[in-house]
Amino acid sequence: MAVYTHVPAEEIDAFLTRYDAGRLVSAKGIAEGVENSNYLLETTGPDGSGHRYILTLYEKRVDEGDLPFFMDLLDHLGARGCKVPRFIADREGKRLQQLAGRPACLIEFLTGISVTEPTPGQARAAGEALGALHRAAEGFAGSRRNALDLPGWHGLAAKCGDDFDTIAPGLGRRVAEELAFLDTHWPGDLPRSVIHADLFPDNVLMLGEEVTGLIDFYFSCTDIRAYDLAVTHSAWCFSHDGGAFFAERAAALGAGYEAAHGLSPEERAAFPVLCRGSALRFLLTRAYDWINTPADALVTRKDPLAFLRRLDFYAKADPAELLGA
Ligand SMILES: Nc1ncnc2c1ncn2[C@@H]1O[C@H](COP(=O)(O)OP(=O)(O)OP(=O)(O)O)[C@@H](O)[C@H]1O
Ligand SMILES: N[C@@H](CCO)C(=O)O
Repeated sequence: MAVYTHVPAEEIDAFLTRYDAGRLVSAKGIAEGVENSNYLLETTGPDGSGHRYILTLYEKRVDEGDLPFFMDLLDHLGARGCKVPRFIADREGKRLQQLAGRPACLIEFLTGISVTEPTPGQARAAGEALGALHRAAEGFAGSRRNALDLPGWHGLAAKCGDDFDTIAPGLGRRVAEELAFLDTHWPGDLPRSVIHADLFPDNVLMLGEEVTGLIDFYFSCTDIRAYDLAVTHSAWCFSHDGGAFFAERAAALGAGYEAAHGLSPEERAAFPVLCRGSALRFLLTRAYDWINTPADALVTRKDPLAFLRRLDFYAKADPAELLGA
């Protein structure tokens, strides 16, 4: 469960007095997520008719200095029709606050649910939403380095060191071999833009086959644009344990992206390598967390081997089957 920082209800109620948001009616810690502490707030609302908000307290991986980038990005995307949550300003126009000793923001609540077993229709909608996001991101002036790029993966692997093999025998060697492969094959000349970089099903809110919200932009950064589709592919097109690849979902995801944005022949040719990079990125962050999260922590650790299985699949896959013909 991801509530690292517990805030008493009275403190949240006092915090809300800075905003035109009404008084607190209820505050519930949200179990999903592993990065930040999130609360779902119900308030009497600005006009007394009731309103919901998300209260986020930023924890370990989010640097407070990056928050203006995320706020500006969501303003830009929202103004161009993307369904992304707004950061709410208090009466003085401030959006970034401190609460319980942490940076904190009040955020627009969006309706919808995160699917756990996407249908091809839902995968198609996610591909379209990602393509629309990439179109909307054109012209955005901000930029942010991706700390989880190839040099960042080397750094994480070095930190895990000998502990890899406590997760699975031989994992350290497999990671080293994959990094060597990517050092040689990672594309250097594909178009770059601001990307979401973590568009897992739990970061897409849906009603049926309609996307109602894209959330959790805290890994968004400037990197190879097609890598964002590779991340989405590795997140949406496999069973949870990574043991089964769902070709129909993948073809639908690719068709949705193609309809809204599309890949150039160069991006398509590099796609298998980008997918290998994505699988390694999530293997590494999960392995690092696995090794460094105390067994009695409240947060559920995510299985690194689910992304080793994806990596094994990508390393052997026929490129044509990744996004359908
Ligand atoms: N703007 C929003 N509107 C509605 N629900 C939201 C919103 N933001 C977050 N949530 C809910 O809170 C949960 C956790 O949010 P989020 O994914 O941002 O957390 P996180 O700790 O950064 O997670 P992750 O592990 O995916 O990085 C989401 O799965 C969703 O249920
Ligand atoms: N989406 C990530 C967690 C946040 O980066 C994962 O499933 O490992």
